[in-house]
Amino acid sequence: MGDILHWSQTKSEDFLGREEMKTKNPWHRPWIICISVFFVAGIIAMVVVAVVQNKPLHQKYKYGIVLDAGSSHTSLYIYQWPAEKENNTGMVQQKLACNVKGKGISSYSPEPKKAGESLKECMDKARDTIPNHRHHETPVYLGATAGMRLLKMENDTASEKVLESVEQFLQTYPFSYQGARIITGQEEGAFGWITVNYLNDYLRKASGTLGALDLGGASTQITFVSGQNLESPDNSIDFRLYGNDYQLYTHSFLCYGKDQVLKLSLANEIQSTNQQLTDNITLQDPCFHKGYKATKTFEDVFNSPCVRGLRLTQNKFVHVGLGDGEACHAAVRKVFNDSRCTHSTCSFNGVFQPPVEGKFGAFSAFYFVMNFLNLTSYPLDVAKEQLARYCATPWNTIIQNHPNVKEKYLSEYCFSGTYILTLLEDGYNFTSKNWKDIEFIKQIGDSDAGWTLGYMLNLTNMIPAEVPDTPPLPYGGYVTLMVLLSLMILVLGLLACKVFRRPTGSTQKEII
Ligand SMILES: O=c1[nH]cnc2c1ncn2[C@@H]1O[C@H](COP(=O)(O)OP(=O)(O)O)[C@@H](O)[C@H]1O
Ligand SMILES: [Ca+2]
Repeated sequence: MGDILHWSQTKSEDFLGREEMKTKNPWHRPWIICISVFFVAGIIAMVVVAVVQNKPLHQKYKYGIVLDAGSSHTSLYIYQWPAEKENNTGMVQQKLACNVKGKGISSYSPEPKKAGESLKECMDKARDTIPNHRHHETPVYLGATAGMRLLKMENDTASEKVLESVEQFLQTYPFSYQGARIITGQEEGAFGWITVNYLNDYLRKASGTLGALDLGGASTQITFVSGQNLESPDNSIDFRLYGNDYQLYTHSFLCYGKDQVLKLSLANEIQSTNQQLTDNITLQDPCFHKGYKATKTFEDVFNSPCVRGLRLTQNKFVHVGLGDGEACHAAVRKVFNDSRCTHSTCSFNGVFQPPVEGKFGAFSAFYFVMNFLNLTSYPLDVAKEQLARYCATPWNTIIQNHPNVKEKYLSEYCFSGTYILTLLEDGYNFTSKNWKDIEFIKQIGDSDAGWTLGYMLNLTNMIPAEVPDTPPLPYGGYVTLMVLLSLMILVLGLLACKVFRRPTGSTQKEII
């Protein structure tokens, strides 16, 4: 019996010991296991949901198309930006640039139908580049510049017909057509300024901005932030972008693009030859290389509203180069009229301009010409010397040295370079001191400098007046914080379990 009793006592002690162990070890309780599993699963789920929900959406882009219908040619640009980051600055990038073959749309005024068709190749490329499911929401804008401004001045109906032609053609594509119009010189200047400052990410930092110098074939624009009183309202534009106010000075000189100035300059020289303007007069031109000789018609020179004077028909003249840089500078200077300035300071032709301020980006033909002449990084005096040497190089040598450059461009670089230096120094009043503030640029990042990006950003409201609300933490920081906090909760939970278990056990014992 005693044994049995002893046995049963031992058994019951053993049983009580195991019961005590069960009480001490919470993992033996199914409900604690359940809670713990749910707790851990909940934390993992929370982290996973946070990561997945906030994961940057790769490859999901939106697109916009802008056609720059310039006086000499049309270019199509496709821009892209991450679909979920429309209002963040610096997000829009150029995806594709396509140069339309042939001349600018204004040259199609005798057969306007062809203006639209000329855009086919680049528009097809745009259709192939942009994913199909984005086509219907991709805006297409066409902006025409000085070539069309001149055509409108000459023949309003002809310019309307050309615009109708491109309008009808663009509407045959599956994109969201937003209009084709002639933009003003002010818009051209201001949107060029927005482009270069957006691409440099200067708009959110109130630290400084980049002035914009744009040289086209038929007009040129200068735009910069000026601290001076802007005496002429036509030259003043106010912007509020990302919470910063900007007062811009801008001016567009119609007829002062490099192709129109060449006509102006030739017309001046022709008229000052004092020869009877009949067939086969010879024009000796210091801005063309020695040995250059070409037969041109007077109409080539006088067929523009920029060139006042004789409207001569098919009569021809022989254009002969002299290759004299200094004489070329003197000839080019004559296209600027400095006599009448009714403001405190002027650039030229009586146009108000405060003194240039800050750094400038010079693009389009400023870049093409200065880059070809290899003059982008020299002081003004050195650039002048080098240009004079280039102008004095015989035409034969020039052709031999550049067999792959279009002869029309090649023959005009001496003139264009001289015009650029004269425009910047004598026109806009840059000096050898602030010459280094001009940077000749083609692109910023992968995007071309020009008015088109600024135009699209403005029309799609992608640059807000006020700073947009952004999450206080960057994505990486947010995820890290979530993980750390979750781990902390997990550890605290486990600790709490342990701490909670011990005192409860001893209290129970004390009560018993
Ligand atoms: O590679 C090049 N070398 C020299 N000039 C160029 C080159 N590419 C374009 N250009 C010139 O740049 C200018 C572009 O002007 P655009 O056609 O934009 O006229 P716009 O802005 O006055 O309407 C034209 O004078 C054109 O000849
Ligand atoms: Ca242009």
